[in-house]
Amino acid sequence: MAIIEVVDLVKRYDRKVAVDGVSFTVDEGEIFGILGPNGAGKTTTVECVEGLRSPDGGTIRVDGLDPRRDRAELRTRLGVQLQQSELPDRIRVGEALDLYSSFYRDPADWRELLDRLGLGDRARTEYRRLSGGQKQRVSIALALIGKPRVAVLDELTTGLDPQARRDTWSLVEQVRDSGVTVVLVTHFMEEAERLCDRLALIDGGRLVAVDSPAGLVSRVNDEQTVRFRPTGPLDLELLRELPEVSRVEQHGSRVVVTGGGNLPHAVTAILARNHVVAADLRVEQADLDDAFIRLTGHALTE
Ligand SMILES: Nc1ncnc2c1ncn2[C@@H]1O[C@H](COP(=O)(O)OP(=O)(O)OP(=O)(O)O)[C@@H](O)[C@H]1O
Repeated sequence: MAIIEVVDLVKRYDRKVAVDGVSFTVDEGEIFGILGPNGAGKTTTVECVEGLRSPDGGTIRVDGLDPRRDRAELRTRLGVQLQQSELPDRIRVGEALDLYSSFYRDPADWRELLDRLGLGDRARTEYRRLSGGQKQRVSIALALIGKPRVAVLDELTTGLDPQARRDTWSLVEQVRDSGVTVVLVTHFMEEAERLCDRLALIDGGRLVAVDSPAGLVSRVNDEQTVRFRPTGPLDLELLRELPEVSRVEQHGSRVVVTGGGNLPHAVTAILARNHVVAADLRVEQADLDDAFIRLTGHALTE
């Protein structure tokens, strides 16, 4: 069931059209990614969903509410991640959570929340003394303090080192597993591919596609490449005759076979039948990067 519905959203800043007819739905219980390059219109889109900006066109429903008209009620159902700079340096972690709890009728138990996010021993620590990853965890805690049904996390792992980024990803999965729908804004391909159940690709204010990461990849490319080094004589015509194969090339001692269907199986079966052993066998498939390039005509990051 859809918990967020966005239909034909348009948002302009003066003459600049930042969001240009974007439509998508977010299903309850999923991690839904909004992926696109800098300036694509991702933040503007989620700010409209959060009720922070008025759309110039289109309609939005979040858990049945109109984000502008029903702002007060929306606050109890939609948790928004705070930007790091919005907390005073000297506030202690526990004080911040206590303060934010007081904004809600029925807040979560913040001590339990800190424990769950691995910050149980940081309640008395000043915010400025936390590492980047810990600050991000505090921002997730603040997004969850009102026991929302949906949490919006914007550029959550920007500036984190790879380990902290991975830790944050597992936290986001935990949040989803606890029953909260997550909307994740990102310009990291790997993050989108690893975390999101479904993704909206946004480019130049327009929606390019909405699908699962695997679905996006399979849409643009069902071609695979098999590379190997035959350890004995091999007649390349045997490979070219296979219905799965579209191209066979020889690069020095290596053979590169391109095609579709179950290409790896077709190639290894014909080699086995001809008693040729394939050394250094590798199978390569298109990834989300390739999908993004094929769908938009350019790479996600230049
Ligand atoms: N307050 C504003 N006034 C004028 N133009 C704006 C404003 N906010 C955003 N824009 C412009 O609207 C477009 C979309 O910006 P937005 O921040 O939504 O994109 P984004 O995909 O979130 O990018 P980023 O990852 O860089 O935040 C950009 O061209 C941006 O320069």
